[in-house]
Amino acid sequence: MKTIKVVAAIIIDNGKVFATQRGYGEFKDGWEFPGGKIEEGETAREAIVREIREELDTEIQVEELLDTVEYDYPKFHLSMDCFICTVKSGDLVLKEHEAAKWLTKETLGSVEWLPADEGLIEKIREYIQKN
Ligand SMILES: Nc1nc2c([nH]c(=O)n2[C@H]2C[C@H](O)[C@@H](COP(=O)(O)OP(=O)(O)OP(=O)(O)O)O2)c(=O)[nH]1
Repeated sequence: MKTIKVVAAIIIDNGKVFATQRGYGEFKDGWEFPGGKIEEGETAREAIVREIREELDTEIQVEELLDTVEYDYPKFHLSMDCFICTVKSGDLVLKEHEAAKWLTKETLGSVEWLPADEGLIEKIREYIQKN
């Protein structure tokens, strides 16, 4: 099966996490962490900085890799590096997504995550608890 390499930003501020809702495509209306595919010649960290600039008009600081999610969708294998990030500058403008929410560790489970993200949520809860 084909592997797609993706990066995602878990943007944290004051114990809250920024979640976005897909505005188009196969997973439209599903909730995710903003990000996208790594392009040729790019590192994962470069890719997440670029994606957040493109999708949200915001500059982020990449803090640490929280997890690499490996998940089999029917048509491809997803390998997704998920980075804890903070905002350096910008207002998280939704240029591609249809909605966004700041979720607490208590409300993280309240949205319909993309299938691959389900297992990540508990790890994010633990991270917030510790930090
Ligand atoms: N960004 C992101 N993608 C996710 C998450 N969970 C998950 O299964 N995915 C999947 C959905 C897509 O198949 C893939 C991301 O690809 P994408 O279509 O957003 O990538 P891209 O921005 O480079 O998009 P495009 O130019 O190809 O349209 O990863 C997540 O939390 N964040």
